[in-house]
Amino acid sequence: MDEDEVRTEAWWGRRAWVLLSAVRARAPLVQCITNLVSMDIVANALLAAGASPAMLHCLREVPDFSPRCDAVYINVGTLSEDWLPSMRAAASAGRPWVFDPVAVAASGFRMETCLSLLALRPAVVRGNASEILALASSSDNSSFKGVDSSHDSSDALQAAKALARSSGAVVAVSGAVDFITDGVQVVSASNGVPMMQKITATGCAVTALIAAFVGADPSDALVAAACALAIFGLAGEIGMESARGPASLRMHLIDALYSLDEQTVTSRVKISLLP
Ligand SMILES: Nc1ncnc2c1ncn2[C@@H]1O[C@H](COP(=O)(O)OP(=O)(O)O)[C@@H](O)[C@H]1O
Ligand SMILES: Cc1ncsc1CCOP(=O)(O)O
Ligand SMILES: [Mg+2]
Repeated sequence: MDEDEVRTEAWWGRRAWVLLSAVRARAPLVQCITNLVSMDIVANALLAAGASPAMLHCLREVPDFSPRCDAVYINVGTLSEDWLPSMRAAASAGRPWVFDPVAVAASGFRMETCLSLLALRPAVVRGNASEILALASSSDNSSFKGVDSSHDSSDALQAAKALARSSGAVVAVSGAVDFITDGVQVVSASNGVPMMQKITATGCAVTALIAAFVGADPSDALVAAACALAIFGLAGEIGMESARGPASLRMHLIDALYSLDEQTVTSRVKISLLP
């Protein structure tokens, strides 16, 4: 068996570099229908990584614009009924799309909305542990705390596998360790620093980065999601070396994402396939 089949940490490091390089070379166009809090960090993180973000959400533009995108990113963080038809239309435009079910347990309407979007077959769903637990059970029976998680990512691993199997999407649970699964294989990505939780919309930004990676290479959404999460976490680690708190971490993380080089990525990305 050659090393490619074994998928060692070194293999993942090289994949992460190849995919980041593909994003930089192809500048995938990513339509982002995201929440009002996250628009700035999402657009800046995508630009820093080499992608081309477009924050368009008008329903009348979807038929012209969404089919021309390399990927679509949909995030329900500041959900309003007005945007829902655009979200549905963009998700149905025939492009790979990635879903962030922010605070899915906040209301019956939000849960219903997320379940209806899930039926439109996202390539990847990325949420924190509380979101994935709630979405997998279609209910608010978890201890719910708004947009932030009250669970560890490992608490949601079985739920993520079940959700991946029932939806057909790759499911990623973020946290101290990120878990990514297609319902059969489980991959962990362990880059990142705890202070990333103190910057609003880092979760939204990393989901957008997953969309960029999927847009640059749609052939394997599990690999794309794992590599995007590790790369974003690595940018957080490097950013933390110069940061003095959440505000400067936000800036240094974006700078680090822009500056990542082959040696740093291949030696510091921490991804492994769980047995
Ligand atoms: N304790 C932690 N240690 C390291 N990285 C973390 C930690 N918590 C979250 N992250 C990272 O922060 C980013 C946002 O994840 P998370 O906070 O779980 O999402 P959300 O903002 O949607 O709640 C992800 O890249 C994740 O890997
Ligand atoms: C604070 C807030 N409120 C509605 S959306 C949002 C941002 C959530 O971002 P993230 O899920 O990345 O923490
Ligand atoms: Mg979130």
